[in-house]
Amino acid sequence: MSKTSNIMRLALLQLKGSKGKVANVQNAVNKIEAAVKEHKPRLITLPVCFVAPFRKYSETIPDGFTSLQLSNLAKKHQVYIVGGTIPELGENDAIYNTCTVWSPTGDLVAKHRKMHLFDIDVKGGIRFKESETMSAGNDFTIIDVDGHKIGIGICYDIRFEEMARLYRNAG
Ligand SMILES: O=C(O)CCC(=O)C(=O)O
Repeated sequence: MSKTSNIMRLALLQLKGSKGKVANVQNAVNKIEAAVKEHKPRLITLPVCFVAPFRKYSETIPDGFTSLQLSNLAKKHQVYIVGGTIPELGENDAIYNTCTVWSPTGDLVAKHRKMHLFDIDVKGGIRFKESETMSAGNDFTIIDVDGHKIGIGICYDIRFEEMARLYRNAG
């Protein structure tokens, strides 16, 4: 691989959420369009839960509303999109916090379901149990973008050193 092709341009998008799922997805679409115009990235990433965090907004992958938007955009602009997370309606009515990855042909190249659900219960403080509403994924996910291998982790996943080590050892 030449030195030039070894360089990959990334756009890492942070988005302001609202209570409306369609508005959140449309905002992501607009920001992707703007990033493409301004920065010409090869790979664009979206934030965790950029769609919405709850079951009532869940959808199937790859044929749900958000998947179709991301697939179209990836194809239109010839980019890879690491699509933050979507509340995925999976098998047996289970909901997963899922990251989708779209190739420049608009195909779904990978799907990573968050493995380490975030549960916290601080006495007299915050209580949040993701595992009460979400199911955990059970697979590691590595994608190849123009010869660059990238391991996917979602939010709390990155706290687990073993996961990063496994990805690093895989190249
Ligand atoms: O790792 C953390 O500190 C927070 C993780 C988190 O908020 C999540 O996974 O939902």
